[in-house]
Amino acid sequence: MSDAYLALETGDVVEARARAPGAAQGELVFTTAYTGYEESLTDPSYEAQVLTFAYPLIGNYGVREERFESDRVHPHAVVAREMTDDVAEWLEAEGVPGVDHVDTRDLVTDIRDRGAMKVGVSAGPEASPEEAKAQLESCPHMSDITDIGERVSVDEPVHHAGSGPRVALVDCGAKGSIVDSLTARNADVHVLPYDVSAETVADLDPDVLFISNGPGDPANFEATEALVTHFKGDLPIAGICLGQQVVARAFGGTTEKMTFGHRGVNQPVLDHESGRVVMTTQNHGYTVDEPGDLTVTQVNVNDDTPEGIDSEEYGVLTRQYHPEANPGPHDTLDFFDDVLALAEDRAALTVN
Ligand SMILES: NC(=O)CC[C@H](N)C(=O)O
Repeated sequence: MSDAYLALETGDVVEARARAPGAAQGELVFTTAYTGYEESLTDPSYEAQVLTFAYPLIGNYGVREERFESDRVHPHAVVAREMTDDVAEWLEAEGVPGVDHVDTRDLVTDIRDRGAMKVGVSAGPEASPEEAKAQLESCPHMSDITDIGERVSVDEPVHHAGSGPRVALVDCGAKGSIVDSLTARNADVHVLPYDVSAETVADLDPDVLFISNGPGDPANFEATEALVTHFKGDLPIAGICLGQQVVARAFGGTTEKMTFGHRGVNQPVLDHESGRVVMTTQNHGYTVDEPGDLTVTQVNVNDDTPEGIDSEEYGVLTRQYHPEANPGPHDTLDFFDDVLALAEDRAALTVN
């Protein structure tokens, strides 16, 4: 007998096995990453989503805090073909429902055909299809979750002192590896709330304004977009994932929802200038449509969507993928060197 149910927007109710009990709702998405479940589950960009792992066995090398990207699990529920006890116990301790014994091939095919959709989850001894359907019915559309920045950002600034360029890192749900990639290069990093005032940023006199990754629709980060608009032309600007989307919007560009997005660790990206293709880690459901006053320098080989959007004139470097990896390939870590070089140029300008 089943003790877990997933109610889908297709009208189907999928039966499953409860591994961590509870009821939840969210946007149903999948990742094809075959490793890195600890990093993915703690990536704040998965806030308000229900994450399905396409890879059939999740948890086979345990759960270690040193691999976490933040201090909690962000997906509102987790779906797998087979989940180990380590992962199930971790999810239960976090109060996040987890289910397995799902034919994830079918589920992923549904998501690919129909696009990311809402899902209601009911798992545990009290679970019922009715509870799953009620969760589905009250689930908001991702673009209507306007407090998403507040859910994941720091409340107060956090300073990681360093001897290198000063980075104002606007935390829209930043992965820990972005901070680590900057501090490993001696940057002086100020992690700031997503809605920090331009005055607070100006008082820090940063060398670069860096907009992090984050969950949900970039259109719901109006305060962050306004900050970029305020500093464009005066400060170098960098962005990762949601950061690229927010920066493009601030430069007059547009963003749109993708059908099912890119989530995995082997997304091929072509750099127009070098002609090189690199493998990248990705996790996004929105994309830049028009880049405004910026230039698309890199594209996804699979679907031609923008992966790098830059401007020499304005000193802008942004990436739709995750150069910090974790999980995934390290092919694009040099992005952080490029951003800090841009910041150092600014420091030189200030001195003159
Ligand atoms: N990882 C991210 O920053 C994701 C960006 C945005 N929430 C999207 O889904 O497109």
